[in-house]
Amino acid sequence: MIDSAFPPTRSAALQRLTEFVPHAGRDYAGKRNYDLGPGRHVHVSTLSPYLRHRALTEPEVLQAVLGRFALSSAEKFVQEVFWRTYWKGWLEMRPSVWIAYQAGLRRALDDVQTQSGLRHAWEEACAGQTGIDCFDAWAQELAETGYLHNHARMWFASIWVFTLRLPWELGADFFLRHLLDGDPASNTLGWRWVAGYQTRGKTYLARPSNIARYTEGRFRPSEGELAADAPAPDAPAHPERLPAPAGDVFDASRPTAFLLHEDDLSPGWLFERGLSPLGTAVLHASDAASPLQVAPQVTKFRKALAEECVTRCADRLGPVTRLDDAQAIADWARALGAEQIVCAWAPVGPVREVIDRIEGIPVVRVLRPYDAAAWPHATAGFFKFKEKIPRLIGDMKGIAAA
Ligand SMILES: Cc1cc2nc3c(=O)[nH]c(=O)nc-3n(C[C@H](O)[C@H](O)[C@H](O)COP(=O)(O)OP(=O)(O)OC[C@H]3O[C@@H](n4cnc5c(N)ncnc54)[C@H](O)[C@@H]3O)c2cc1C
Repeated sequence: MIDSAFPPTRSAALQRLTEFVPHAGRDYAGKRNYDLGPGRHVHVSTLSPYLRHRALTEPEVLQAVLGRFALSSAEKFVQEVFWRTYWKGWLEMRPSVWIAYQAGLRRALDDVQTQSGLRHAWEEACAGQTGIDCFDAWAQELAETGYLHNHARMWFASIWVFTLRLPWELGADFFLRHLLDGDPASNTLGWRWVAGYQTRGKTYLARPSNIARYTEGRFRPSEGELAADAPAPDAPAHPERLPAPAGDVFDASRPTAFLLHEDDLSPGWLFERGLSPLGTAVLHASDAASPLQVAPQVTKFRKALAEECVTRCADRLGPVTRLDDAQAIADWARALGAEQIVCAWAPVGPVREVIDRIEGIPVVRVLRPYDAAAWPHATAGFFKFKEKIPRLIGDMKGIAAA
């Protein structure tokens, strides 16, 4: 792991944003698909590990970019940021897709135990020892740095599914265990999209010519080394869409315990609404992202980012404790004399799963205005969603970003 690649601080995120902003227009639109390799991801922002945990928020990124460029000039970049928002909203309204992924993963892991051929192929893929140069290099880059370029993620997932013929859930799990930005929505739905479960009849095929072109010749897979086609699976229909979450309204005058978690590490907006807690518990749930061990650098990054948030906000949090169990959180809040636990809305994923189990004290989950405005539009495909972007950006003005 290259420790210095992603310093776990908000100031590092802000510095990266400042450096990237001048490149968010034509540079990004023209060059964003080039994957130049570890340490050379200069055509993309590499902000995702910070955005994922909201050490930096989408409105902050959008406001910085649109402070420099007209929407028409930075359209590509803005759309990418909204891809994240779209996937989040899509999964919030169809949480059973995450449950189905977890069940599929457990089945695939059972098969790994009982089928030695599958186990061998899976182990080789995870270790970057398949003999396919590009794939092996990306597996190693991911393990070493915790990051992969978007195009590499697409190629990697495609080779995993269509060349190596491994279950997509095992690949999604490999990513979730190693990506610093590992995200239940973007990751699960990104893999489903490549494998043909997200958009009916549509899969993504990694082509040797495309890889050679966009890696500037670093890799030149031979014809025949990669699958020549990517047949669409017989995908089940999407589950019925639930209403988008509205979030709770909290009464700041009631004695409150604050739950700070890794899905939202910028609590400034809650302080602005009057949050003044008796005490704060920091919840870490990353280890539950997989039945297997999450890479230590991912856990380390998330914990450090959360601790940095605690330091940054020390004068607003009251006494701080670290808890990762629902019962322990409820006991702690009651012992504190709190009548409610307040937290930022935790989207579908491991943090939500812990919060859902808290009993005996009301949990008030507050939804950011950005999510409340955008998520309900994730009703169908991204094409329809992106038509709303200009209006969403118009409405964003005046939103307290962090
Ligand atoms: C199979 C697969 C798995 C993925 N898993 C994850 C994941 O676990 N976590 C994650 O954050 N992203 C995931 N992505 C999306 C995307 O690859 C990353 O967000 C992006 O590469 C992050 O790098 P960046 O910050 O340099 O992106 P930039 O190109 O600089 O984009 C800016 C921001 O826009 C958002 N964004 C960009 N592209 C996408 C996209 N395709 N989908 C969703 N958001 C996007 C990210 O927040 C990103 O930080 C996955 C994509 C695929 C194909």
